[in-house]
Amino acid sequence: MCPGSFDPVTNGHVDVINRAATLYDELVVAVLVNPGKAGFFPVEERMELLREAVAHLPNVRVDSFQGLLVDYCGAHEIPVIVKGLRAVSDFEYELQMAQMNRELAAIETLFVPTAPQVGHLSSSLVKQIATFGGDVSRLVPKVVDDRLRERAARDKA
Ligand SMILES: O=C(O)c1ccc2[nH]nc(Br)c2c1
Repeated sequence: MCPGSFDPVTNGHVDVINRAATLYDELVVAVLVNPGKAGFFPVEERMELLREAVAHLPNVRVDSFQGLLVDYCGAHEIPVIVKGLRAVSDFEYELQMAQMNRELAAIETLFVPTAPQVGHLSSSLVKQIATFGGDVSRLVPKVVDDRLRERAARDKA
């Protein structure tokens, strides 16, 4: 599985998902539900945007989960977590999570180094740029760019 907030999905996420999808028969991209944090897009909308962004990948499905990642993996018989690494700064936290998930439930983590062209991307940065009217069309799937533009127009009205 490929977990994340995906609020919204970026081309960096799509890069990791594309590559992970070539390694496994099936890949679940799962949106983490954080009841304590509303997020920019509702979870259902994040999943809708993700489904559109990965529609070209027949062995990928989108889901959501709440609580421990290892519990979701256990319930769905998923043996591997795939995480993208954009920079050294991602590694410390991801290593800790990977070690904990292996200790908790023998779930292994595969790290995919993102392509350099998308290593600078993050959902939060994309949202900031879009909120201030910047062009993020080269940073996110078209469906996300369109939705961000609609949102900005609505918020301006
Ligand atoms: O967009 C983010 O916040 C975010 C975080 C962590 C990440 N690891 N790999 C990727 Br692509 C990635 C993206």
